[in-house]
Amino acid sequence: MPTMAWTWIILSIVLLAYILQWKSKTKKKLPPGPRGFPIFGNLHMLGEVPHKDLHQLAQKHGPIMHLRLGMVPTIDVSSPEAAKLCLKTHDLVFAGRPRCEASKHISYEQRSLAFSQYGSYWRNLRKMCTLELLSNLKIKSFKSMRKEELDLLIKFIQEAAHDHVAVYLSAKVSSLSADMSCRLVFGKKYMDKEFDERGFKSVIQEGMQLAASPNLGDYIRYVASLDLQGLTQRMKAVSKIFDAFFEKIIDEHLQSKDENKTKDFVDLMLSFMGSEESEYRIERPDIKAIILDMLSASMDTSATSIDRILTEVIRHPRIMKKVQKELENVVGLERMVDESDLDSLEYLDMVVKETVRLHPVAPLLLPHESLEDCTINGYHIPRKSGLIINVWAIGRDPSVWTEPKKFNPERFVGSNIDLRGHDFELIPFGSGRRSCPGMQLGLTVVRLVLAQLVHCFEWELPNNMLPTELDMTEEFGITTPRAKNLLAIPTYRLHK
Ligand code: HEM
Repeated sequence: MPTMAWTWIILSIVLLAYILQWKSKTKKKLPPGPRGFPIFGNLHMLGEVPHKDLHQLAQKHGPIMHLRLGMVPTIDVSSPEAAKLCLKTHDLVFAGRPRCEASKHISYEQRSLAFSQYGSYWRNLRKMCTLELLSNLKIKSFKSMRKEELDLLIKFIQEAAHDHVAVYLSAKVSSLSADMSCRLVFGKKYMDKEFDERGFKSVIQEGMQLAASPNLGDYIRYVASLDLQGLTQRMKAVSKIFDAFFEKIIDEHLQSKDENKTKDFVDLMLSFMGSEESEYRIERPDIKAIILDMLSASMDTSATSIDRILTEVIRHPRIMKKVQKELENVVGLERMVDESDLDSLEYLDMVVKETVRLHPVAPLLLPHESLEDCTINGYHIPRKSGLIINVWAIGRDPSVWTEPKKFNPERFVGSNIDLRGHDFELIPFGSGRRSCPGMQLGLTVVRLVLAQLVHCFEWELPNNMLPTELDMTEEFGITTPRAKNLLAIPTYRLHK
């Protein structure tokens, strides 16, 4: 047969195979979802508070919903059953993280634990972080550091109480959380100016804000290099500041000869670097990525949680009294709260659960990505689909919670529902492989600071403001704080 004829036959077979494959793909049933525009998909449907927009859409299309964000197929999940299917039954399939511009430019090319793709590199880091940095033993070894920092804040508030002046609680709690995180990660607090003229917290916050900003280039890959929103340029500038600072920290640690100090995270990671004996393969850029991970994952999450809980407690004087009564019974008015008291504070735990049910710090968790095709509830989920778990919507699902909008910690009396990732009605830390490895540390800091502030002081709102007038409007980001700062006047209530 002449060559030309063979070419036609081969081309026809390839075309036929392609059409058959395409047909079989389109036959598979995707979850229901709203129609979108070509190229942009459903991007225009998500506004400034995407968890609320997704919740509204899910009311119409169901708890497993298909969307297209730009060119990225995305599954939105908003019921405990569906979350369990994704994070437990098919945990491994959804253990991926999508590659995005922020992970590339801020997070050292996806080297951090939070942004790295599922695989041996992530497993190695996760094991190191869980066993070496965030183990219960390690967390306990920093108990006196937490006490020192919290005592400084209490002393400051005592002075404000003496003068009967209002305290900017949101800002103070945020500074406390930043100081605790810095001492944990690199052993000391740096003066703001040592970091950058804008200050340490504001640069970290800018990095987090940039990472959370919807970036067109993540959804429509072809336009990523055009940087239409100018986000990449800003990310590069911020990451340059981070990098110079982390280089300095690593050098200082390498030069330090103090053998007696408690080993911070950087000391521990440096002891694994380049070591033949260590099972962890970790290099200098990996360490820098993890420093950033640990700082950004711990500073805002804990501060936002404390701020939210304090606001709810101040808004509900009956609940404030009940928390204080429990503290009086367990701790007494003769001394401050100690970390060892925390396990006896059952009502405080209920208040924490109730607040994170209504105001989860990360309402959509972090984005997950499917590593292969899979079927959920009879629906086809293609490989490389984004997965969004709407924890905010799950916490307000009326089929799970009675009177879901009501702040009522007593709903947990006699209930087995916990927040550690086993009960899918309440998963503020996620669940499964990619769940939060810092949960124990986060809960310790949140409960300790909260208990101390409520035990040591009565709180009253300035300018005769009524508790019900406190504005709960939130800002969206990787964490979702209240938009307004909490300002309150303290009165010292202990006998000593
Ligand atoms: C109240 C405090 C905290 C809350 C509410 C919180 C919440 C979360 C959530 C929702 C996720 C994403 C889970 C998912 O994608 O499925 C996460 C991941 C993560 N958290 Fe936390 N977190 C807190 C404190 C901390 C602390 C103190 C650290 C470390 C010092 C930490 C380190 C991380 C890391 C490294 C990840 C990424 C894990 C991975 O992708 O393998 N978190 N956290």
